[in-house]
Amino acid sequence: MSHNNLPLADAAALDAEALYATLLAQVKAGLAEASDPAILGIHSGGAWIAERLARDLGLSQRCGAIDVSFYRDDYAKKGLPAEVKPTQIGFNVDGATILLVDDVLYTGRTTRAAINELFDYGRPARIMLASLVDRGERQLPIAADFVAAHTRVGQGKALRLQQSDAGTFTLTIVEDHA
Ligand SMILES: O=P(O)(O)OC[C@H]1O[C@H](OP(=O)(O)OP(=O)(O)O)[C@H](O)[C@@H]1O
Ligand SMILES: O=c1cc[nH]c(=O)[nH]1
Repeated sequence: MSHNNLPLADAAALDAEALYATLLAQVKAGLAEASDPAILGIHSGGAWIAERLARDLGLSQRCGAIDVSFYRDDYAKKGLPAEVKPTQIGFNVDGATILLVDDVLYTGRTTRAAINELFDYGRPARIMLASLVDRGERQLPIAADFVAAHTRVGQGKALRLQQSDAGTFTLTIVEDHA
């Protein structure tokens, strides 16, 4: 599918709770036959989604989070952000089927960084990728196995996932100051 043909994101299309339900159904079916499954979310939004998926799938004991700050390809130029959250992988990566989770998939560079970091912990049998939203415009040959929505966001814009105290998600379009 050409990126230009994707619908431009609008508020109505960004019902994050509905998107989460879609993603959960996809992941549930996709992981049904997986051997030794585990779930790993990329901080911050991906970690929130991963935790909720793990709870809904009965995999909370096999859920972790990863912070890619040290593995970014622009680390030498940008250095560390104000806050680096800990990478927590409390399960054996060797031989596992690992579902990597992010909120938004864009250039693919964050996914590349997460995969590099993950291999420092062992050799998974398989890595799969789940993302709430794929906004296209990839710069690396990376594709998600599970995606709830494909959309365009527009120049200078970003999608921001937020989680309420009750654990529910909202998605908004914000100015991208990166
Ligand atoms: O495919 P990419 O081009 O790498 O973009 C996707 C990443 O960008 C956003 O994270 P961001 O770097 O804004 O950090 P945040 O999750 O802490 O907001 C988003 O949450 C993904 O992790
Ligand atoms: O490594 C990374 C990750 C996200 N964005 C980048 O530009 N590089």
